[in-house]
Amino acid sequence: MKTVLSGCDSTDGKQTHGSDMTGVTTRSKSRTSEKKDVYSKSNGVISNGFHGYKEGYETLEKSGVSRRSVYLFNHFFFPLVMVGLTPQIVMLFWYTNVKFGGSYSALITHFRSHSVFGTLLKMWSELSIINTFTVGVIFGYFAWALFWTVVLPGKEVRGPVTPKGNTPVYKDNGFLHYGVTMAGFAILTTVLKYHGLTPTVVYDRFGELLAFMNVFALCFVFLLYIKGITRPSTSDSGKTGGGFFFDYYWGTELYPRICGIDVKVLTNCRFGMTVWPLMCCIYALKSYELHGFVDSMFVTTILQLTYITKFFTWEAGYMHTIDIILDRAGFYICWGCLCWLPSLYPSVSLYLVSHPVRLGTPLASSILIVGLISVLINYLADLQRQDVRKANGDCLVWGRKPDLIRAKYRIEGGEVRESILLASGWWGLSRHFHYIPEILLSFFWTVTTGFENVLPYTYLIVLVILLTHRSFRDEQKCSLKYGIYWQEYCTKVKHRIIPFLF
Ligand SMILES: NC(=O)C1=CN([C@@H]2O[C@H](COP(=O)(O)OP(=O)(O)OC[C@H]3O[C@@H](n4cnc5c(N)ncnc54)[C@H](OP(=O)(O)O)[C@@H]3O)[C@@H](O)[C@H]2O)C=CC1
Ligand SMILES: CC(C)CCC[C@@H](C)[C@H]1CC[C@H]2C3=CC=C4C[C@@H](O)CC[C@]4(C)[C@H]3CC[C@]12C
Repeated sequence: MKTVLSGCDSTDGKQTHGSDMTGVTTRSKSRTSEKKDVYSKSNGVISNGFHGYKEGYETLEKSGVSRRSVYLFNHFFFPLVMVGLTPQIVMLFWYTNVKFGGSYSALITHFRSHSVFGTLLKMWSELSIINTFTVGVIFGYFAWALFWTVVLPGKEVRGPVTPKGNTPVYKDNGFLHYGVTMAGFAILTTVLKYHGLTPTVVYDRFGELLAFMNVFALCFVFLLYIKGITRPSTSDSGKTGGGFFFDYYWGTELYPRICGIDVKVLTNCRFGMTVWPLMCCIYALKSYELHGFVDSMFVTTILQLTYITKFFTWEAGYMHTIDIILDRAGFYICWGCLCWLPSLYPSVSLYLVSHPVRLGTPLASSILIVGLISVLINYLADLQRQDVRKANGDCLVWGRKPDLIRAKYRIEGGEVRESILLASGWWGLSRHFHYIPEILLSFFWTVTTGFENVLPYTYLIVLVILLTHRSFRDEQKCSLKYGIYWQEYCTKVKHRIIPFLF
């Protein structure tokens, strides 16, 4: 049995607006052909972000839960709660860090006397959201990012074929953009210092910036929702059939482009992933201004910057991940990268500004070394599967001939294609072994804060949940794509993440 994935872009398996079984919408056909410079047309791998829901419904129905309840939960309740709550959560997270000494218990105690709603109201009312500073910093940064994205050279790289048969083409200039931005930041810091100013004003006014960013991102996602329906860049677009709330949350386009700029590259890589190291540097500078050199801040900054640098050396590989090939440009991924990422990912550094910890050289250097080893292992694992595929299996893995599964899958037109699943090396230890060094690394850059509060461990906890959930999402996708070949891989490599355990 070889799996042929359904071409529906709908959660309930119905054919929906914007799709047809030949892979190109009648409405967007002409628009797609206009975009020849950006997308080259070919047959598509038929997979989408929703496959598996149908099977999920069937299982739930058997257990007595009605299809309608599940549908309502998935398409109404869940997206509404996410869109309503997560912006409040990121704001409260920052507020707890700076107003409640980075302590969740202090926040909860405050809730008892002032209520959650009262606290949120007070927090928002204290913030001036739209002012020259917030508009200048955010739009100034966007102008910078857009300018360099367009101007910097880069090799043309192709992403995987989409469910509707388009092949996205990217300019691989992420590493250069990162380098230019970090150099620009260093120059700006020097110039500001010369004039008696400092970029750490971003730390002092981060609440305003985050509030502005939330409002901006929510509006931006709405515009993307409209764009996906009215002026899609490609045929991988349209309503899902899940209703407004679901479409706003999930998105109406897989690869939207605005004036030739890929929206997900902009939000995920040029904004989220680039603002993260900038925030780390700003927090480290602030800590230096307040306390002088503190080794815990040094260790956490180096580990995060190394990880981010690794990300940019591999940015073209990121274009093959589920964030890009399955997740549409909606609230989840775009708001996530514009607000959730800049707020949560550098949060250990934010916490350390007000909670400096002196580790001492032996402890600091031990944490640094094990952290760097973790980044290396995570990098080597990602590289290993990439290299084996590039060499078509004709290479050595850990000094031996690799154990390979030449997995066949069928694409929309019926044509059979082949992909390599590596079952030895890092990929023979467990099916997502690379998540372990990823998690360990974030543990190492967090443990520098000590064990006084849970708050700095928030990113680590969220990461564990995110990666566990991601492993299920990814395996569902692979199982539908490869069928028996995926089963064969699961038989060879029994454990999902932790060898011998899980
Ligand atoms: N800090 C954070 O928030 C997060 C970090 N990450 C990191 O990002 C990186 C990429 O994430 P990841 O989830 O792996 O991305 P992917 O979504 O690309 O990983 C899975 C894909 O790899 C391919 N694959 C799976 N098993 C094998 C195998 N045995 N041999 C060859 N190819 C295989 C499949 O794609 P195909 O269809 O091509 O076969 C599969 O869909 C990792 O380093 C991860 O740790 C990830 C998520 C969150
Ligand atoms: C809506 C929110 C509650 C959740 C938003 C989640 C997103 C911001 C994140 C989901 C997956 C994350 C990432 C995946 C893979 C990555 C590669 C890694 O090397 C660097 C980090 C990242 C780009 C990471 C970034 C945040 C997510 C997109």
